[in-house]
Amino acid sequence: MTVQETESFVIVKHPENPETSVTILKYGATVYSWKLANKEQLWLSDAAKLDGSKPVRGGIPLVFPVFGKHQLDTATANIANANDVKLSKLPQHGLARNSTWEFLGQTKENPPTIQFGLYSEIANKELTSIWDYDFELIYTIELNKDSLKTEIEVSNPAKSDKSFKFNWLFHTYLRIEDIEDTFISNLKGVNVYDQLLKQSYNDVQPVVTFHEEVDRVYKNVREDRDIQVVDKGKPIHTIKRINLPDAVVWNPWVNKSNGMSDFEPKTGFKKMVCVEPGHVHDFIVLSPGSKWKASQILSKDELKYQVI
Ligand SMILES: O=P(O)(O)OC[C@H]1O[C@H](O)[C@H](O)[C@@H](O)[C@@H]1O
Repeated sequence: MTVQETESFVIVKHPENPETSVTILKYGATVYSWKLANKEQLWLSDAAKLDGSKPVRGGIPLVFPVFGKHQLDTATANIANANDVKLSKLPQHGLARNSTWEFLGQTKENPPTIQFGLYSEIANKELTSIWDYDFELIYTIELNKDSLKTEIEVSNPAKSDKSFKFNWLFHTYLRIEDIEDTFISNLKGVNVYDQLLKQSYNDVQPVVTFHEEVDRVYKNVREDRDIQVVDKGKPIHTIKRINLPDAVVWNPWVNKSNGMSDFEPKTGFKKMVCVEPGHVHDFIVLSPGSKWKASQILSKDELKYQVI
């Protein structure tokens, strides 16, 4: 059987190679394993909680409606609009990764494709009482022989004049061999916001390398730039983005990993890098009756230097 559903997760196997599979936890609709010919492509912490007690540390957590923690400008906090006040009360990365999604079933035989849905009525009650907008998320996962496509559609079904604004991000944890032998290509010349330095600048480096914690938002990356994770000269992951202008690059390194109780082993930062396609440098505004759609495609392409 291509698709198997249990109480807490769904597993999809490729009909032509059952060792190519994707496994999704209903909590957060979090893809926590993606195997190509039995080789795991994603990083998952040994201490990740898969019981719905907290967001999954690893795989592909979904970030909506806010990336990070939304800060109100203290000077203007008392005149901030309702949208900003509500976003600022949500926990880091919003409510999608801490809600149990509905499995909607298989929508295509080959490539096997399945969908999950999350709506205001079924999302985490504690969080929808804060961010009380009407929303609908339809998440589509397509397992190809040599790639994984994840697509999101966000709708505002409200009848009244209740627009909302949001960020979206696929928080993809990629598995690598050794962070110090790894670089990321095709981000040269992009304007970046460094979350550690709290500064924006133009990244002039030909590739991104890792020798300490890195936490950067690459903004407005041209859609035709394929971001590649390269290990000792070989591309091991290629990330394509559709309608997702930004890409966060994150590795927590030693201190930050030590501070995360669900990050194990503590040396795990050597085996992972997050490349996170999203729309986070500003917000998308969705008026009643409108929709927004975006996707990421993970694959293993040939090495392609588009800019050095
Ligand atoms: O610990 P979490 O809430 O899952 O966030 C993990 C990380 O997510 C993103 O990559 C942010 O850029 C980082 O600043 C953050 O540390």
